[in-house]
Amino acid sequence: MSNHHEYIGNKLFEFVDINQEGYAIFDANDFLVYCNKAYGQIMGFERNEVIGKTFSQILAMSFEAEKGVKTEHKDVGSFLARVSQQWRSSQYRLFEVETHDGRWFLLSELANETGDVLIQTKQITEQKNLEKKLLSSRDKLRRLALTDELTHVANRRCFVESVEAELSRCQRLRKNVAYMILDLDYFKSVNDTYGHQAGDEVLKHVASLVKETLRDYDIFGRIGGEEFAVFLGQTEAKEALEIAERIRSIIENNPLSHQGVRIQLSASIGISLAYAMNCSYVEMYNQADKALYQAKNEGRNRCVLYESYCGG
Ligand SMILES: Nc1nc2c(ncn2[C@@H]2O[C@H](COP(=O)(O)OP(=O)(O)OP(=O)(O)O)[C@@H](O)[C@H]2O)c(=O)[nH]1
Repeated sequence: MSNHHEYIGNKLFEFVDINQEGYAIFDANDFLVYCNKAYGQIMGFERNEVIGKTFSQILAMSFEAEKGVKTEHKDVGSFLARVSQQWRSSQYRLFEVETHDGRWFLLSELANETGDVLIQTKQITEQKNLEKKLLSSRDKLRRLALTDELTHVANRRCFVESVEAELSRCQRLRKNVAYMILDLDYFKSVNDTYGHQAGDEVLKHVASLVKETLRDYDIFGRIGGEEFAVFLGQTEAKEALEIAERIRSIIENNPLSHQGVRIQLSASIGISLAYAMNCSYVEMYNQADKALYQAKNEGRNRCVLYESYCGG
């Protein structure tokens, strides 16, 4: 090596050694032959505690001492198995790690032809925290955009989108489906008699009663003021009627106690059924709405099935 190269080599080494970012070199047998102070700190140790150890030994030390790289794994065996799957899996690799002290690092792993591996780190804690904040506000906005603020069930937009997706799935599978609109009876008089806040409590109460009655895969939402809707995928007439009747009776039998007052409730339910092959959301809605109108006209607190299959 020329003097000049040696000079540059020494300078580079000096800078690497004092760098705030971590540098480490593992040899072809995975022994740590060099690391700077910063790398030792990231792993949770003084560098003289880790130099001469293998990559797996260092990770095991970190795991046992709960220092350095953090992991979701409960035992050291599965942690090491997971890491060694990725270690040296390509000539150049980038990945993110979190450390026990709450910092995040972007690590690069570069292997040369003789099998030595150079690790470099870059601290990305700030970017990571910002990313977490952005993701959490995105999730919050998404939730707000899809959830009814009062009852916390799906809002109209979310309900319609979910139903349309499920309707086309049922169409592909040629399954029958049912749609029901549930409208509280004389709800205006609840507001007029007990106040708007009591009315709100009624809506929350009814939403939770219906939710408890339904299966996990049924779609339920608040589609208007005192109007809720349920979509049952892969459901025959008999079953749809049974579910509607169960909902009606649960509402009738569970009055709301609000500030010492017992508020008796009932709901009317209009149901439409479809050979999903031929029916749109709007057609199903319109037919259920007609059945609901009939239920109201016939005295309320009842379930009415639209007389013919939509698209049948
Ligand atoms: N408290 C409360 N009331 C609401 C809300 N949204 C709509 N409403 C009320 O719901 C009532 C709906 O009344 P109507 O459509 O006349 O129906 P109803 O009194 O339930 O009578 P029927 O449906 O014919 O049995 C209106 O008084 C609205 O103000 C809400 O978010 N909170």
